[in-house]
Amino acid sequence: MPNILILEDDPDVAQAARLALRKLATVAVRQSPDELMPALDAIAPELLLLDMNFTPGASDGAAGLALLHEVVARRDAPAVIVMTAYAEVELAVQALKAGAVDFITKPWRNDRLEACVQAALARRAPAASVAPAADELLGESAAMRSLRAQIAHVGASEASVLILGENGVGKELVARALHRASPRSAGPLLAVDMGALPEALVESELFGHRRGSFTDARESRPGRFVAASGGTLLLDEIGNLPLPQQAKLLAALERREVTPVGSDKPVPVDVRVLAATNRPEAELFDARHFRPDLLYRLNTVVLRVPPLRERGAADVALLVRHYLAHFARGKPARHVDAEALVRLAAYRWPGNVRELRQACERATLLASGPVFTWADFGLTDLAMPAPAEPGLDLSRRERETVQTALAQAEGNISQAAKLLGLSRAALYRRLDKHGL
Ligand SMILES: Nc1ncnc2c1ncn2[C@@H]1O[C@H](COP(=O)(O)OP(=O)(O)OP(=O)(O)O)[C@@H](O)[C@H]1O
Repeated sequence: MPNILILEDDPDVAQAARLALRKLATVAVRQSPDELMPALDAIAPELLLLDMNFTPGASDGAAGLALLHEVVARRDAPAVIVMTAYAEVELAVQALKAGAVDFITKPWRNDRLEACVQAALARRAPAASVAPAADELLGESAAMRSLRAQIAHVGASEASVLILGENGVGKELVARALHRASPRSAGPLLAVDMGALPEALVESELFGHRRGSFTDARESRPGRFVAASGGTLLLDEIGNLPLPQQAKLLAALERREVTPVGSDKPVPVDVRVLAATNRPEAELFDARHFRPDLLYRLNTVVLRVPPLRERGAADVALLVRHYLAHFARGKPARHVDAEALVRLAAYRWPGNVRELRQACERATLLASGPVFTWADFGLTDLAMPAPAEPGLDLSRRERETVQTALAQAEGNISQAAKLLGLSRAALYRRLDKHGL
């Protein structure tokens, strides 16, 4: 289970967050800013939920911003989601510019908090990866060179870009590279994961809402379009956007303005929109699921990120060396034996670079020998199951495949679903069916 640290001086709020998140992660709580750095050292959390105000009555977020700067400057900084009781666009934008991956306003809805945390954990985009080296799209295969050339070419324009590719191929890295190459690079890059958002919240999430516009809307809240103003908005998993919300998104893109839920006053927005999806292209062109007029708005340029198995053995070896060195954290990285390199190159990588990264992390943590062997990476080739045993039926194989994916994803449903190429709902149905 991942570790989450909550820094929040109000014990009731901290407890509410802890209870909401404990099924997703091991959650630790600290109340005073002085306890933050020692806790980061001791716990090394993947994610920090950071309150922005610690002095009674203060609402400018200065204390939180100062802490945020300190946290993101650390080696191996956790991803940071900032929490504020005041729905201030300016503060959220400042925090995002300073390296926070997301923001949430108090009081929150638990499903929204969970979605926000899950998306941050799934992306595991540590704030430290804002540093150019960690954000680099590695790979020397012809496909990766060509992708980098296309990014340099279209990055500088205002064109909408649709980024296609399987799970974990690096679509978000491509979006970051496009943002960095653009005249908007000094503005925020904000990613919204449509796959992790409950349908009922999509609109308020994207366009914001006015106080009192629905039962839980106790404060007005800026939407992502407004928060990303002056920068770039990545609509991730765009293929999951329900049809009614597609119409509203289209209107916002056409008019370059958004109307917060519960308001009749449109707000002008200035964002470059990038969209990404792991759906097969043909599905996006199926008008029963996706509006063609929206598609044409989003796909001025289409970038296809190739699956890792198509990039060749040299790219796999390069990424393995890169991530083993990364996880060795300054110590000399151990070598990988020749057999392991061959098998890593032949492996199908259903979870692509994300899976490779996790395999390298696991090997670094668990292997004790002088060199890494194939077994250390803990990979089971889902595409090449053991020869059929007598009586082995499809249902049993499906159950085993689901179990393997769950083990690889360390129980994380979203990740296991991604490894299997299923939606979370489809995976839950299979868990139910097999009593897992
Ligand atoms: N070419 C690459 N070089 C180095 N690291 C990479 C590369 N591609 C992907 N990664 C790493 O792999 C992980 C997954 O990448 P990313 O989140 O960009 O994939 P994605 O395609 O957006 O995934 P999803 O479809 O699940 O949202 C990240 O840790 C990222 O840094």
